[in-house]
Amino acid sequence: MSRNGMDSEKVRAALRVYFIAGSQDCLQNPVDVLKQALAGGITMFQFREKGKAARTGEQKLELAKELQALCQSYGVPFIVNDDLELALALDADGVHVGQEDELASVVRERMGPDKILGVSAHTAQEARQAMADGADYIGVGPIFPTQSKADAKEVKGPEGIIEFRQSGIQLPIVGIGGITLDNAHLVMQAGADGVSVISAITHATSIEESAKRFSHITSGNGIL
Ligand SMILES: C=C1C=NC(C(F)(F)F)=NC1=N
Ligand SMILES: [Mg+2]
Repeated sequence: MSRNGMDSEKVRAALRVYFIAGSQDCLQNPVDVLKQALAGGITMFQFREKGKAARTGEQKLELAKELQALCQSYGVPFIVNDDLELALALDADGVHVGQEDELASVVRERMGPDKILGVSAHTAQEARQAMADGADYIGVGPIFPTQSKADAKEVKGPEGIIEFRQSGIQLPIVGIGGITLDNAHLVMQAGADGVSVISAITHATSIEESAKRFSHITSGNGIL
């Protein structure tokens, strides 16, 4: 069932190197981090401001606007995590919600058909529900142990993605959780359309170089 609205091939291409970050993940100014990641070739960005040091209110809005402007200058989609009101206020390119966040069907209704809606899914059933709710992609993980999400669920391994594909889930899938330059190829070989990365980029010696290498790893045409 293909959804009218965002073309699924465009979504698959955008998922390839899906950088996720908030100020809590950055060792330097988040604006400089995103500049380097964009220069390195990330294909989509999710603004995920979370945790005790997260910015709120006006500060969060101002940072989001700066990061959104950077993405627009590169033609890279700017996605907001969880915060639907912020996404609507910014006219962001989309929203990502988990199972405990705003209902995906409500987010789709509020955003309209042409924005990108991502949903976290841990089972094939949740994936099918997300598709029915109008999701453009699902996030599956944690694929490997992660430091970036305090309440992560049990580690799935790349097999988690193989299982979704074997269950007949054809929706664009991005793997998330503990993905590094050393294991990203396993996620792609398991049938994901891309990898979501936080600390492997934000904590890299060279942010630009790390993004560039993820781009190279994920652009393979599947032939080793
Ligand atoms: C909890 C999350 C799970 N998956 C994703 C994404 F990679 F975008 F699909 N983003 C999140 N914030
Ligand atoms: Mg969430």
